This record gives sequence, structure tokens and C-alpha cells, in this order.
Amino acid sequence: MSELAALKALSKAKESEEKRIQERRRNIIVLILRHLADHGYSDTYERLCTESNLTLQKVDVADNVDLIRILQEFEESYELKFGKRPKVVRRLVEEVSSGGGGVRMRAASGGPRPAPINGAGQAGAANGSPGSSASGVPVGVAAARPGAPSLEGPPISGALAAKQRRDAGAAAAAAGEVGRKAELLERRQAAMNSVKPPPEVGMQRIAGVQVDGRGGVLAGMSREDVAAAQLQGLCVAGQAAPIAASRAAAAGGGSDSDSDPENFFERRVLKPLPPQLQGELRDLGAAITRDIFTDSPNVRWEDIAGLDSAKRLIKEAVVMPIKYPQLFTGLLAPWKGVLLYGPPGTGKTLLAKAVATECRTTFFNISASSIISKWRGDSEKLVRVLFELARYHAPSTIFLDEIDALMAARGGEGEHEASRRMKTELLIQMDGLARGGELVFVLTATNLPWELDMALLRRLEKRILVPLPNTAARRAMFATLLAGRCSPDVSPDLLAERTEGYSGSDVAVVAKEAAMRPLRRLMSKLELDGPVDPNVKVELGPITVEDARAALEVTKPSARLLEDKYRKFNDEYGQLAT
Ligand SMILES: Nc1ncnc2c1ncn2[C@@H]1O[C@H](COP(=O)(O)OP(=O)(O)OP(=O)(O)O)[C@@H](O)[C@H]1O
Repeated sequence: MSELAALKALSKAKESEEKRIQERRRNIIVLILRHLADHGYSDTYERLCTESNLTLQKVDVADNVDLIRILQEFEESYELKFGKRPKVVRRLVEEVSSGGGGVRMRAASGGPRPAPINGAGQAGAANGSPGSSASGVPVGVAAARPGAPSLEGPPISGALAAKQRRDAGAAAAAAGEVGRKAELLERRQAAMNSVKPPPEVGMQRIAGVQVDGRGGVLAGMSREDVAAAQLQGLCVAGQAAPIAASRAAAAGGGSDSDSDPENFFERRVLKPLPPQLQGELRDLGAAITRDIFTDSPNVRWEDIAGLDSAKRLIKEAVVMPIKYPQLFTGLLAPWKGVLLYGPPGTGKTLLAKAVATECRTTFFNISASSIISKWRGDSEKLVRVLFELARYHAPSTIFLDEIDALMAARGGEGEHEASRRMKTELLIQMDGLARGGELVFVLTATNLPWELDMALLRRLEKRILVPLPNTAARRAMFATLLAGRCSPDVSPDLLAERTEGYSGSDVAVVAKEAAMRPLRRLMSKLELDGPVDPNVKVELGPITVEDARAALEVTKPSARLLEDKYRKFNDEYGQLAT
């Protein structure tokens, strides 16, 4: 072949390769558009149409192709080739608990790889920073995050950033402004380094204090940080706080989901609101969606002391039908409504959170009293939308806490018309569940079961008493809460014996009160002795017998009085005879 012909062939090959690349790029956008449209992400769809100047009215994907199928085929061919499933998405940052309720993030171990997809990592490397910003946030993530702030204009993707850098470089070189180019690169890099993760991923930064998931202090902290962390109870006497104690704190103090690195990846991705919800119903739907647990509340059965029968019944009524639906058919069809009742602070909400952790269904965590206060006029519609969403996201669990606030007996004096309508709607919706095929459970909790409307009680087929903890359960709670904090003569047995009639939350208060006393001693010492000497270890002394006695004295049982009433209700309506 002549040289000319060879050149021509080369140019043609290059041209068609470029065409293929263009085509591939366009196809990717079309596939994404189709995916967004099929899955109801309408806002994002509109934006992508505008940005890409493509719409599904002009082109569409060919038959039998979609992103899910492509991904599936990729996974299969990878597995065939390498004998293992590919890891399609990987962690770039992990959350690190501060142990004090806060969370910071750091780059995942091994650091981010250069980002071949968006190119930002390579650009970073070129600038002396191997794909990671000074703040520990991989540049690739920062640059690729929609909405992340950048120095100039809207957020730029890694590829676009790289292109802009190339363009900027060419322009600068042409003008002989090498210095300006360097400055530009530096500014861009600085801009990307300063990008923080958007708040929606639930991460926070705590300046200067780095504490690992078990309360251990990480390298890089100053003595002052350590002292401050110690004073905040992040670590006792220079040691990592016991895992059991931190888990118990999590169980007691609400969700520790943000502090559990595993949760980052387990975070639930919700489907967008169903398109049939329009106008004000859509607003109600959005409000309810905010009450869906997207993170696991991370309360395990073993975090809940005692309550063995209640746990067994709940597992049988709610958890097992979701895990093994094939066994729960016909006569054994799952219960649609479950009522947890008992004195305040006995672990009803904890049990519900354990259900959410265990089942991984869509979990609607609804406080009935907040429905009333926030949506007084609209609560009937709210109930309808709630059940519609629960069916849409099935399998789901609707947890209605404080159900007595919503469903006190109807027809009472001064009952508002809107309230009556809302109650009727709830009953209708529950009947609808019994008829429908979707797996939707209604789990309710109350301290005042005798105030509930009889019609509702009938629909809550399974009624489970959650009683005050017995001695063994109180002992287990003290052992967990006070692990590693007591002098040898303070035993959990002694505390358990002295707390007959206390609820679980009373026990937690006694434990906290006892643990506060050595801290108070330390604080008054610090106040008296002036500023902290950074070389002196800040140590909390142990809880003494005197501390425990004083804590018991100031904390009285809060739920004993109504115990007989619960037993009576249980005899008449309950399922648990303990
Ligand atoms: N069985 C238990 N095991 C461990 N901790 C418990 C237990 N029962 C109660 N607690 C402690 O008491 C706190 C309150 O518990 P929870 O909110 O589950 O009570 P509740 O029965 O839902 O109360 P209320 O009826 O007032 O809403 C928990 O955060 C936990 O610290």
C-alpha cells in the first residue's frame, strides 16, 4: 500500500473510532435517560434532557437493552472470566465515629485509585496530589458530586475538569503564560480540595478530633484534643471505651447508624415518589418519605435486655413472614397489625428498631402525636398517602408510635370531625391491607392500651405486653452500661436487686447518674487546680458504692404505678402472660 493510502486508511480508521466514541457517549446518555424515566426520577430526567440536548422523544434505546441488563451481563461475563463477582461500586470514604455522637470521614484504606473514569485522580496526581485532596477527600468524589461547590461556576465532572485543564494549558502556552497556567491549576486543585461532602450523606467533620469506631483515639491528635476527648467521655482513663458500652449507648441514645461504617454502603436507596401522587398529596408523600429509615437503626435483638417472650412473638409475627414468605400463606398468612403495649421506657421503641434492623424492609417510623400536631387538618389524607407509599415500597413496616394519640376511642366528647375522619381512614386502610397481597405490616406502640378504639384493637390482631424488666434483665443492662467503670465492690447484681419496679429507661438513668459522679469529681478538681497540664493523664475514677447508692436515691421508678392495669389489660386482650 502506498504511503498516501496508508495515511488515508489511518485517518479513516481514526475518524470511525471517534464516531464510535461519540456514539457510545450518546448511547450512554440515552440509556441513562431511559433508566431515569422508567424509574420515575423525573426531575433528574428533565435536567439531563436540558443538559445533553437529548430526549426520549427523539431517540430511545433499542429493544431488550437497558442499563440493568447491561450491568447484569457485565457481572456475568466478569464472573466467568475471573471466577468472582465484580465489585461495581466501591467505598471512597468511610465514616469514623467520634464516639460522642459526631462523625468524621477519612479516605478508605488503600486510598483512592487514580480515577480512570473521570480523570480527576490523574489530574490530581499531575499536580503532586495522587488523586486525593489534602482534606482526605478523594478528588474524584469531590469533583464528581453534583452540587459540590467549585471555584468557577457549576460543579464539573472529572473528565470535564481534565479537559478544561488541557484547554487551559493550551491557551496559556499559546499566550506564553506558563505562570498563569500553573496558577490556574493550583486554584482549581485548591477548589477541589476544599470541596466538602454534601450534607445529604449524613457526614460531619469534627475538626481536630479523630476517634475510631470503638472510641479509640487516632493518630494526629494533639494532647489538648486527647484531653478534650477524654473529658467528653470518648475514652476513659486513656483506653478505648468498651464496645459493649458504646453499643449500649447507641441502643439507648437512638440511632448510631451514622457511626457504623458498614451503614454507609447499606444505606437504602429509595424509589422516587410514585407519579400518581400530585399536588398537595405529593407534598404529604415527601413529608412521609422523610420518616422512612434509610439507615439501619442498628439495634440488634441482643442489645435489648430480657423481653425474651416479646422478642419471640415479634419475630414470629413480623420478622419471619418477611424472611420466609413461602411458609406464611393461607391460614398462616402474616398478621397485619401488631400492638406493643406496656409501661413507658420498657423498650417498645427499641423492639421496633430491632425489627427495622433485622428485616431491612422499608420502615416508616411515624410518631402519631407528630401527625396530629403537624397535620391536624390533613391527617386523613396523610394516613391515606402513608399506606399508599407503604404499598408502593413494599415489603414495608409502618411503625406508629404513641398510637393512643391517634386512635383514642371514637365519639368522645368534643371529638373533632377531622379526627374522626382520620380514625375511620386508618381503619379502612388497615382493612385494605388485610385484602391486599402486598407485605405491609402495621406495628404500633402505646402506654395506654385501654384508651384505644375497640375497632382498632380488633385489627391489631397480635397484642404483646412489654413489661418492666425482671432482675436478670436489669442486671444485664447495668453490666453493659457500666462495663469497666465501677470499683470491684459495685456489682450489677446489687444494683439489679435494688431496682425492682424500675423500667429500662429508669435503669439507664441510674447508670448515667452513677457514672456522672466521678466525672463531677474530676470537673471540680479541674476547676480548682486551674488549667489542664497536657502531660498529666486525665482520668475518671471508678464508680464507688457511695456513687451507686446516691444514684439510686435520686432516681425513683417512674412506671410502677400502672403495672396492675397493664396486667389486667393483658389478661383481657393480650397475648403474653408474663
Ligand atoms: N430492655 C431494654 N434493654 C436495653 N435498654 C432498654 C430496655 N428497655 C428500655 N431501655 C432503655 O430505655 C430507653 C427507652 O426505651 P424505649 O424508647 O424503647 O421505651 P418505650 O417503651 O418505647 O417508651 P415510651 O413508651 O415512653 O415511648 C432506651 O433508649 C434504652 O436506653
